[in-house]
Parts: sequence; structure tokens; C-alpha cells
Amino acid sequence: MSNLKQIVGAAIVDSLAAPSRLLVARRSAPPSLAGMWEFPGGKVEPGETCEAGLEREIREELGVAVTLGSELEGPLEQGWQLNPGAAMRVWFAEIADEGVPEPLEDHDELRWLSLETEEVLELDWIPADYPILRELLRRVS
Ligand SMILES: Nc1nc2c([nH]c(=O)n2[C@H]2C[C@H](O)[C@@H](COP(=O)(O)OP(=O)(O)OP(=O)(O)O)O2)c(=O)[nH]1
Repeated sequence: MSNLKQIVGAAIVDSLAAPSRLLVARRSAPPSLAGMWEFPGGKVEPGETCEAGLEREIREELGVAVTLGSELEGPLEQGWQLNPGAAMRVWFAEIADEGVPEPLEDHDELRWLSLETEEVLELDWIPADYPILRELLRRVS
């Protein structure tokens, strides 16, 4: 069994059926990551499925319920390698119940960016996220 820590992240789009915008979040902590953009999400807790962990993290961080769509599969069973000790599985997601996301925890800014251009790549992301973003753009194009 792999001993990579399992992280989960959400590619929250305006519409799972016809995605044209992506919700991106800027981290406020820890100091080494503050100011960088990421997919909202976090660590899966013991005994929790990845999907349940992702729904919980989004509720805690953004205050909204999400409906998960398909997985943006990475090269590993655990998704996308982030660093020597962690990998992240990423799901497309849509906000449920007309909720409005707010940066309640871990983030200081949220933005909806177009997926019809490559503007998401212009932000300063956590470096490990760029291959995920490129695959995301390929999937929605
Ligand atoms: N959420 C998220 N984490 C990412 C991304 N890219 C990336 O390298 N990471 C790294 C940063 C952190 O080292 C780790 C996620 O940890 P976290 O601090 O968000 O998890 P958490 O909310 O459960 O944290 P904690 O406060 O319980 O420790 O994965 C990303 O796009 N989204």
C-alpha cells in the first residue's frame, strides 16, 4: 500500500454539463503556501471516503454543498502527485442549492475564471497544480 497522504480537491465549475468558469481559491496559510492559488479541498480523514472528505472540506472552507461530477483522473491511483509525501484526487463539482461560496477558512480570496481562455494559468498556483490545470483545460475544451 502507498504511504502517500491522500488529499482531495474540487474543480468547481459553473455547470457540470457545460463548464465555462472555474472557481479558484487563494490560500491564506501556512506561510509557505499563502498567496498561492489552488483547488479548494484538503486531507481525507481516517475512515472517510475521498468523496465524503471532499464534500466536508468544501462545506468547511467555502460554506456550500457541492454535487460531484466525474473525476479528473491523474496518473496514480491516488491521483496527482503533489510532493514526495502526498497525492491529490480531483473531482469536477458544481455548487448545490444556489449556495454562494465564501472564503471562510484557509483562503482569503475566491475568483471565478473563464475556462474558454487560458487565464487560469496566469495565476500563481501551487506548482504541483499546473499539470492538473492543463489536463482540466484539455478536458473542457
Ligand atoms: N487543497 C489543496 N491542497 C493542495 C493543492 N495543491 C497542493 O500541492 N496541495 C497541498 C497543500 C497541502 O500541503 C496539502 C493539503 O493540505 P490542506 O492544508 O489543504 O489540508 P487540510 O485543510 O485538511 O489541512 P489541516 O488544516 O487539517 O492540516 O496539499 C490544491 O490544489 N488544493
